[in-house]
Amino acid sequence: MEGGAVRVGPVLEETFYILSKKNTVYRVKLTEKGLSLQKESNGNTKIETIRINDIVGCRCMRSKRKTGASCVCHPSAIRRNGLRVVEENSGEQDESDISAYLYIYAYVLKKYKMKGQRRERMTITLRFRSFDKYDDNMREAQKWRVAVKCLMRHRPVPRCVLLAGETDVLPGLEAVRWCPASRSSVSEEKKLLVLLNPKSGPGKAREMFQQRVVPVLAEAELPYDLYVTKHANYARDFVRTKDIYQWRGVVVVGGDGIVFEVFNGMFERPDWERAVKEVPVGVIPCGSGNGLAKTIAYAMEEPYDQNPVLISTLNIVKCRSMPMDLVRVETKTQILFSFLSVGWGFLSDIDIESERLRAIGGQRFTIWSVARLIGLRTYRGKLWYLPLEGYKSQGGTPPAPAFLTRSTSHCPTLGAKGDDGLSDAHVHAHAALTPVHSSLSFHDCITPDGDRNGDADAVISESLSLETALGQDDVDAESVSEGGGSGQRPRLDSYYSATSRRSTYFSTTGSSYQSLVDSASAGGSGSEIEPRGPASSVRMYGPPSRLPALTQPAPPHWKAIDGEFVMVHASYQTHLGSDCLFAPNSKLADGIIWLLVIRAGITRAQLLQFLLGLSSGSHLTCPRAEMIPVTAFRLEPEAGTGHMTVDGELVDYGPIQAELMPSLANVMSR
Ligand SMILES: Nc1ncnc2c1ncn2[C@@H]1O[C@H](COP(=O)(O)OP(=O)(O)OP(=O)(O)O)[C@@H](O)[C@H]1O
Repeated sequence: MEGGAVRVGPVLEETFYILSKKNTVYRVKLTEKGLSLQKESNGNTKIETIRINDIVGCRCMRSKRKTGASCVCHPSAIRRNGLRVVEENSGEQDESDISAYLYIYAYVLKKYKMKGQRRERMTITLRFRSFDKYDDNMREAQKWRVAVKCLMRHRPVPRCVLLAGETDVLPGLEAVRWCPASRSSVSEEKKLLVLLNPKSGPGKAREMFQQRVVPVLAEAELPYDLYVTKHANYARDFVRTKDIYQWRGVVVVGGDGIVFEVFNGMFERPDWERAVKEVPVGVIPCGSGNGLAKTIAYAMEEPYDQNPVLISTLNIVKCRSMPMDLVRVETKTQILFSFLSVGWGFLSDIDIESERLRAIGGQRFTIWSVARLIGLRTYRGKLWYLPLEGYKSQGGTPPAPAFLTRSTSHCPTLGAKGDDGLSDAHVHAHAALTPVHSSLSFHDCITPDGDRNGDADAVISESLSLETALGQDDVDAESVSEGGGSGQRPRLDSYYSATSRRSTYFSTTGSSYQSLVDSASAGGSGSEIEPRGPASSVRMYGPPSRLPALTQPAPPHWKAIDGEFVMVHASYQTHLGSDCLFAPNSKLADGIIWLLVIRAGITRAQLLQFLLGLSSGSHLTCPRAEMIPVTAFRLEPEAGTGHMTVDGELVDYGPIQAELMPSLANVMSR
């Protein structure tokens, strides 16, 4: 590719020193795998690599001018003020400091004996001051920044980054010029569309987004347009009516109900084929179920339960997507596109009837499970299904769940849905949003680092600061020469300043980054979306069905079960909720509907065993629960009342049929 260069060895490398530790040298290499930090101290060598996939972004900054307030006589206050940084042209820069700072933000996987794995934020700060002119130092910083950004996106690093003195624009990436003349970051990429349901789950989606998601989007320099939904079907009609191609993807902040609206809004567009192909859907779990968010994290083998919002945010900032099956569902009155489940009986009853307890959050499912267990119901009807070719029923015992040991879910409760991921949310006063909202400044949204349990023996704990020496004022010449600096070169070697926890002073709280959104560019303010009236009928497009109409008999080669059921529940995702590993063998695009059938005759004790096993997937060992992989099915309840759900949403009680549409949608992933 023009301007590109495929590298086998390091893209960039540099030797650094630690000011506070005279005999410590860092050899830093940027490779296609990541940022390798080799620490050499008193004859010992340790290497730690921050994987390129764990890096979410990097930005160039400049020292902030000290204010009168910085003259506080307390030494730590002086140090803290001394480390503040701002955007280079913010007007607040300290012209007397010729250093350029590169901040690299990563979320690395840490293992703890007791707590298991979790992702933790790490900041690496490179301070470039080898040259005696600010522009030259900034050019060096920008060179590293461009290289990191290219590697993050799996794009070739432009040759100009490797050859000093040239200037260029990244091919196909953000137009990030690192030449002195034009070094400001200009993103020419599309923004994200964020649709946030303030009423989802316990109603904390706004705060959650503001506190947990916006900071990571800012680190990734991902601008967004935020729309807060005003009523049911707002998200659906928004996606149906707007020019959605102006956005790089739709991020849903809410529960599975809003995800359902977004997918169905896409299929209500005449250009649905382009929409589902070009606009991936991401989800930040703020609802009461959050089945899709958990399924995606599970597929990525990410430690979701420790921090559902962070893990899901990291799935959207990489701007990658993967295919996902959808299911076309037909009832007597409507056609729907489902991403999660179709249910009849026990689980659907719990889902719908527990709505009245919504105020208590995920616990509603537990309480209603007990109620339904006591007042156990059965339903008469007929089930037809088209078994997956090659699958042989194992006499009621399904294939052993392949991923049971990977589940980190805890489900002390009975519910099919549980964790809302909001338990440790803090409410910020500034979180109130207007319906059409812009990305906030970086300065506004970063929260201070929490206490982190870094490994004291690691090359880096949670943050690291780098500087390049000037060879004048505060440079420790001895440390430079001890560490291998030649002293004969046109510029001095770089060195790290600290690896201690104190370097969190370099964290982003003092930074300022503007990423403003022009709300007018969103193709309208979004406020003109009116609630759908009861008589409203919108045409559904999407791929046509290959099944006979519901009024026609089911195909003769389909299998049939005529009888009395406790439940029939189909899913195409591993998780129906964050604590419900319903179909452990499922994959996002495996072409399979996992149909779970429990017929009448199951005892309450067996059903209890089934419910208790849902969090780990061991419910499939329940002798009365039969999991059948199929590609299509039809249900026909006998007259009476009951609940039928599609993705947790109530649909007309009556005949329903579903067929798998392989890899029809795209979801955002790491
Ligand atoms: N502003 C709003 N006021 C009231 N209802 C809304 C609003 N915006 C969206 N809705 C409706 O709320 C329903 C539920 O939303 P959502 O899925 O986000 O949360 P949830 O039901 O708590 O989570 P889950 O679906 O995972 O159980 C959606 O189906 C949507 O139609």
